[in-house]
Amino acid sequence: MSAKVVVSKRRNVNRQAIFLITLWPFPEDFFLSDPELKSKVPLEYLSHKEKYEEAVRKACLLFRKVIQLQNEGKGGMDNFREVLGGQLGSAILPDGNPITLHYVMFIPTLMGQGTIEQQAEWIQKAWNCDIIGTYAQTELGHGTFIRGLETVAKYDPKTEEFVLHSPTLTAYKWWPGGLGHSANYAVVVAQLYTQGKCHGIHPFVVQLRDEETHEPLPGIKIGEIGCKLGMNSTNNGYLGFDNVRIPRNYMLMKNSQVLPDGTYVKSPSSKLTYGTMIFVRVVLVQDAATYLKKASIIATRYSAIRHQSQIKPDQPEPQILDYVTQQYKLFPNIASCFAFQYAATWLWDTYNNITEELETGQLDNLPELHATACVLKAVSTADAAQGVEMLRLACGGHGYMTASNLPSTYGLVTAMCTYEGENTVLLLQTARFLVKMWQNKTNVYKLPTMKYLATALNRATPFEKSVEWVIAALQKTAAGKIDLANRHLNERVAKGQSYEDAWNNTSIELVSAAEVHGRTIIVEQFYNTVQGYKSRVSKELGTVLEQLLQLYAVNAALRCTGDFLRFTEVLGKDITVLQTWLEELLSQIRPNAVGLVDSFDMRDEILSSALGCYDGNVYERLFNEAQKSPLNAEPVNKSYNLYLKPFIKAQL
Ligand SMILES: CCCCCCCC/C=C\CCCC(=O)SCCNC(=O)CCNC(=O)[C@H](O)C(C)(C)COP(=O)(O)OP(=O)(O)OC[C@H]1O[C@@H](n2cnc3c(N)ncnc32)[C@H](O)[C@@H]1OP(=O)(O)O
Ligand SMILES: Cc1cc2nc3c(=O)[nH]c(=O)nc-3n(C[C@H](O)[C@H](O)[C@H](O)COP(=O)(O)OP(=O)(O)OC[C@H]3O[C@@H](n4cnc5c(N)ncnc54)[C@H](O)[C@@H]3O)c2cc1C
Repeated sequence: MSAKVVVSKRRNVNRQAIFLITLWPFPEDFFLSDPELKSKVPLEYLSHKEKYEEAVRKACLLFRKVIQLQNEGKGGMDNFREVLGGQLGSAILPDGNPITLHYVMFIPTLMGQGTIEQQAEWIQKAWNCDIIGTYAQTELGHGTFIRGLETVAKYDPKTEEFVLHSPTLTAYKWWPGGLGHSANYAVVVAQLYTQGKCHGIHPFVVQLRDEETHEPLPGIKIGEIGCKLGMNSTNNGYLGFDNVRIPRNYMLMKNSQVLPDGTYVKSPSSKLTYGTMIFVRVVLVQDAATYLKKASIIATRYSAIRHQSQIKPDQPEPQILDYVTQQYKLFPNIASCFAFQYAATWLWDTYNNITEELETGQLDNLPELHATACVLKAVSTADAAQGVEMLRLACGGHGYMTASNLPSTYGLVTAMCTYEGENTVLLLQTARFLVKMWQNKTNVYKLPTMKYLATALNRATPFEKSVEWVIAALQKTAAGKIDLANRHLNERVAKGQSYEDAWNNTSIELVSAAEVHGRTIIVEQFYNTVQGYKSRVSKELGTVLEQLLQLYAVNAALRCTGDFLRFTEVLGKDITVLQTWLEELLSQIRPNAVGLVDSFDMRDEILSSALGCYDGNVYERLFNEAQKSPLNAEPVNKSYNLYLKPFIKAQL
C-alpha cells in the first residue's frame, strides 16, 4: 500500500486543494467501462422482482471479472474488497448485492471456524463459486441476543449426523443476505445438542438448495423477507428447518468439536465463535468513511454550483457554499471522512495483528479488539448516517431526488447502524469492557487504546486552543464518565439491586461513556496520522490536514460541551473560544472545499449523482434524468380517461 500525494486543481488556483490518499492499484475502468455493468433502465423504474434479477445479473458479471483479474495475477483480496465496498460496489449495485455475504461472511467463517480439512473441502468450492453461501445467524425472534437463538442442531450418534430443526416460527432465520433465492449453502448458527446437553451456539454448513436445479432441499422452507428502507436487491431471506439432516463434519470444528460418539470437546474460548462478527465490524468503519465521502462530494460540489438568495441586497445570488451555516453542514463531515478513513486503516492493521496472535492461541488482546471494533463501528456508522442525512438536507429539494443518489446512499449507510450488531448493543459491549478495565486498573496500563484511563481522571487539563487539549479533555471526560457510571453501578448494588438490574439502570450513562471513549480513539488516530504525514508532505498539504484535524477535534469538543463542563476544568468562556475557533476553521477551509472532495477521487460513475458530477452541469442532468421516467413517454397518461376525466365531469 503506497501513499501518494494527489493534487486536485479545480478551475482556479485558489481552489487548489491536495489530499493524501492511498492509491490501490485497482483497475476501476475495467469495471466502469463495461456496458454490461450499466443499467439499461434506471433501477427506480423497475419492479421489485426486476431489480433483484438485474442485481443477480450484474453481481455474477462483477465477480466473474474479479476472478478473471485474479487469474491474470492482477490483484486478489483487494479487488474483492473494492467491488464489495461502498465505492465501486454500491455504484454498480446501488440497491445491494445479493452475493455479498458469500464473500463477506460465508468464506471468512469457513476460514475462521473450519478445520484445515474442512477448509480444504469447502473453500476452493466457495472461491470457485461452485457453491454460493450466506451467513444465517439472526432469527425472526432474535438478532442481538445470540445465546437465545432457537434453531437447534441435535447430534444423532447412530447416523453420525446433526438434525437441524426450527421449533417455532421465531426460530426461522430472518435477514441473511442472499438467502431468499441466491445462496445454495449457508453457515447456520444453531444451538448444539449432544448426549442430551445443550452446548450453546455453534456454526454449521448446511446445503439449502440442489446444486443443479436450485430447488430447495427437503425440509427447507425458504424465501425472501420483502421490501425494506433500502438495499432491496440484497435478497434478504428467511429459512426454516423441518428436521434436516447434515453429516457430523458439516459442523465447523476448528474451535470445538463433536466426536463420532457424540462427545463434545469444548473450545479454548467460547468467544472464538464470534470471530466473523469482529471482521465485518472492522471492515464497516472503512465503508462508513466511503459512504460519507460520496455524500460529501455530492453536497459540496452542488453547493458550489447552486446560487440562492442574497447575502447583501446589491449583490448577485451567492454560491450557497458561502453561507456559513452551509459550511457548518458540509465541512465537519469532510473532516469526518478523513477521521474515519484513518481510524479504519489503524483498526484494520490492529485486527490483522491480533488475528495473527489468535492463530497462535494468544487470546489476550481479543477482548480489547472486540471492544474497540464495537465502538468504532457504532460511532463511525452513526455519524456517517447522520452526516449523509445532513448532507442530503443541505441540498434542498434536489437532494430529495433519487437522481441525487443521496437517498440511496442514506439507505445503505443507515443499515450499517443495525446490521453486524445494533449500535446501542455494541456500545454496551464496549462499556462492559471499560468497566471491567476500570475495576481492575492494573490491566489498563497494557492496552494501547486504554492506557489513558490510568492517568486521565486526575490529570489537570487547563483549557488551551489546541488539538492536544481536546484529546486530553476527551480522555478526561471518558475517564470521568466511566468512573461515575461505575460509582452509580456500585451505589445501586449497595442499595440492594442485582448487578444486572444496576447495569440496566445505569445503561444510558454506560453507552454515553463508551461513545466518548470511541471519539477519543478517533481523534487520537487522526492526530497521530497527521503528525506522521507532516514531515513527509508539502507545507500546503500539512496546513490543510492540520485544519481538517482541528475542525474534527473542535467539532467533537463542541458536541461534548455539557460533559466537558462536568468533567474538565473548561469554563463557559472557553466554549466561546471553541465556537470562534470552529468558525475560523470553516473560513480557512472554504477555498479548498471543492478541491478536498475532488481529492476523494470518486468518478461520476461512482457518484451516480446528477448533483455531484465533476462538470457541474446539474440542471441539465436533472432534466435529462426526468426524461427517463416512463410517465414522460406519453403526454397524456391513460388514468386521465379512466379516472380523472370522469371525476372532473362528475364534479361539474
Ligand atoms: C469489503 C467491504 C464489505 C462491506 C459490506 C458489508 C455488507 C454486509 C451486509 C450485511 C452483513 C450483516 C450481517 C449480520 O448482521 S450477521 C449478524 C450480526 N449479529 C450480531 O452482531 C449480533 C450481536 N450480538 C452479539 O454479538 C452478542 O449477542 C452480544 C451482544 C455481544 C452479547 O453476547 P453474549 O450474549 O455472549 O453476552 P455477553 O455480553 O455476556 O458476552 C460474553 C462475553 O463474550 C465477549 N464477546 C461478545 N461478543 C464478542 C465478539 N464478537 N468477539 C469477542 N468477544 C466477544 C464479551 O465481551 C463477553 O466477554 P467477558 O469476558 O466480558 O465475559
Ligand atoms: C440490511 C440488513 C442486513 C442484514 N444481514 C444479515 C445477515 O446477512 N445475516 C444475519 O444473520 N443477520 C443479518 N441482519 C440482521 C442484523 O444482524 C440484526 O438486525 C441485528 O443484529 C439487530 O438484531 P434485531 O434486528 O433482532 O434487533 P433487536 O436485537 O431486537 O434490537 C431491537 C432494539 O432493542 C435494543 N436492544 C436489544 N438488546 C439490547 C440490550 N441487551 N440492551 C439494550 N438494548 C437492547 C436494540 O438496541 C434495538 O434498539 C441484517 C440486518 C439488516 C438491517
